[in-house]
Amino acid sequence: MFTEEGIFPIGDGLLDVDAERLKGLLVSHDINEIYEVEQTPFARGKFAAVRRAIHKNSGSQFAAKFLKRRRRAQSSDKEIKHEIAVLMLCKGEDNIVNLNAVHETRSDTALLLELATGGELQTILDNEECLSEAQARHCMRETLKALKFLHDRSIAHLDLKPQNILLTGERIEDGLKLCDFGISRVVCEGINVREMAGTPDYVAPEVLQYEPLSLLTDIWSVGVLAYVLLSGFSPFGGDTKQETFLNISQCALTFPDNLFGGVSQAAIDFIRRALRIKPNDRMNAAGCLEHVWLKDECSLNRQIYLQAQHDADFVQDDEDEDEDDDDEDEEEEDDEGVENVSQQQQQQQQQQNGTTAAATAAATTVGTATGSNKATHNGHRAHGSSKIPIATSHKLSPSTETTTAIHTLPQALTMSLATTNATKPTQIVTPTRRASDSDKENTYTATFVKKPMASTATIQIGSNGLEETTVIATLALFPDAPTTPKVIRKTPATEASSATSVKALVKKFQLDDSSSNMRRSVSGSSSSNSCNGPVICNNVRRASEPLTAVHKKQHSSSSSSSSCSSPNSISNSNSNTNSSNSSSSSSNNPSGNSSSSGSAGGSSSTLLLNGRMPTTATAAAHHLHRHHMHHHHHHHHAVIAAKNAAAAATNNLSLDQGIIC
Ligand SMILES: Nc1ncnc2c1ncn2[C@@H]1O[C@H](COP(=O)(O)OP(=O)(O)OP(=O)(O)O)[C@@H](O)[C@H]1O
Repeated sequence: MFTEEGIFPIGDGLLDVDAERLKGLLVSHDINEIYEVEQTPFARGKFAAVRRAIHKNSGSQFAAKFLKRRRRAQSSDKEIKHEIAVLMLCKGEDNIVNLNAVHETRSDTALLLELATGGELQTILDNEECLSEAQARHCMRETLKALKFLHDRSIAHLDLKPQNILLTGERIEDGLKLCDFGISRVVCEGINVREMAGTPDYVAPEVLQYEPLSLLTDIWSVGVLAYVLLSGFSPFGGDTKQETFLNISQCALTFPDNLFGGVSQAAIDFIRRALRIKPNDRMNAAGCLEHVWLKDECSLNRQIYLQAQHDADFVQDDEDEDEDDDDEDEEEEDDEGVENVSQQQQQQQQQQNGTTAAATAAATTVGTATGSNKATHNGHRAHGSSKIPIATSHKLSPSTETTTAIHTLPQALTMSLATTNATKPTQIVTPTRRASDSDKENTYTATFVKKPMASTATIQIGSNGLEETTVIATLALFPDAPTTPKVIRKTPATEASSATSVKALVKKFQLDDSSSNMRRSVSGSSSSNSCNGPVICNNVRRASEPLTAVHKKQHSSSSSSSSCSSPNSISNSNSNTNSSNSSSSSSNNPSGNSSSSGSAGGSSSTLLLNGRMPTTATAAAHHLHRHHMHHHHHHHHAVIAAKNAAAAATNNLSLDQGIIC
């Protein structure tokens, strides 16, 4: 609990500051006498216009957050004082914006805040779609440090999202600051806070159920944030707000392979432990910082370092082999050796719960190549010319070997692409079907996500099928490339950009499937988790905006069904912060560069699954998950290899370079 003199709770989770205490901050002069205030706000929130203010004497820059003193015909002084009080309590905390002064006019209160020149973290997501794992960890750590500071003072932020996490410089690594304490609340024993506030994608189930809020309400948003940073996708984002709320209240959480391939198990575990329906089942802020994903820097980086080194050797080995084609028998032994080392490293890496940061991009090269290789039993070999992704070595003998071939090919392709054109995160391949024993020609489709575009590679394995392998790799731009989905977009999503949630992806996938019966050639396990039909009940009602939610039967043992309850009332004016205009803030980078908050290109991603088509979106999502689990091991190597090549190339390691041990 806070112990600051002159700052005290006044009920409803609000704080007040006494006049004496406020004196130190409140400046009686007209703001324009002291600062050159830019006319045009560089950012806006629901209640705020934020302008750059340059101190006339010192030249120092600030963010002047102008808050209307009347909102909806009522005084908002209480709320403004609360925000000031929270900022005062946070003075000196590295990861929270500092409040320097307060100016009042008849209509506004201006908070002179430390200017975070890099703008919102959301802008990075808009531009990059998702972060490398190292960057995501960095962001989560910084955010959690701020959150822990707040929580140690019994304050819940209640609006944690990338728009409220600001960059102090151009790069994430320069530092992050948490802002916007407008709807924060003091939550401690004896103070029962129920609010319908927050931002749809990030709100916790208890907010939707109008149950008491706690510090752990923020931890739910922490889980969503981690998911979004790592994947670029909102874990619960639906096509409508109701669908989003339904997904949240059911904790319909999946980690599709095409979004989380190569993301460490530690990260996924972290997200799972944050996204628990019951608040008490979640980690607290200190627990989050202690979680292996965020804590175990040293061993994780060691693994990343080793893997990157290994990949460099691996590529070198391939080059050597190309020069040394006669010596195939020896090579096979080498292959085994490399493979064993690789497997050991993978296992080690899995044990350490760490993989590297996000991987690099696919090339858009169109090319044809021929390779002649001999197999090893696992067949992880990558052969490539300098430009064209070429095949792998494998023996296409019946059944067991074909599985290897499926997973070897993408690796080869990915490796090749990653090393030739390593620029941006990439998504790893999924084969369109497995080869049956009788197949002589097997066609695989690989989807590489190059942001903002994607490439599709079609690979054919030659008709002789066994010793000799001919590969035709065609990479073409994928017209409806995935884009950052509706993760609190600042503009309403269009039909074309609606593939924002797993469900939306699955819809797309089902479309793809219907157009290609090739993908049905191998039967996967049927979905015992599939959902039954929807049941309609009132889930959340708001004074101004009644909602009807669709509840589906709970399908996950780990996520207990939330009850359908109607909240009684809305407590105060803040209830409207959860309005349909969930992301009303539009911001520019205060450093002067305009930010791009629109999504690039079209949307939707091709999800290619083997096996039976799920009948509902949620079943499909689960199917996706199982698919991921089934292929995890095989993909893992390819993912790690590509990602490490990428990590090295894009300097993702630079974040932690100092602590590799
Ligand atoms: N100190 C700062 N430095 C740079 N930019 C800032 C700063 N404070 C706020 N901003 C920008 O202004 C936007 C709106 O500010 P803030 O979130 O505090 O307002 P709000 O009206 O409370 O927002 P919301 O709509 O999220 O409730 C932020 O998302 C951010 O882009």
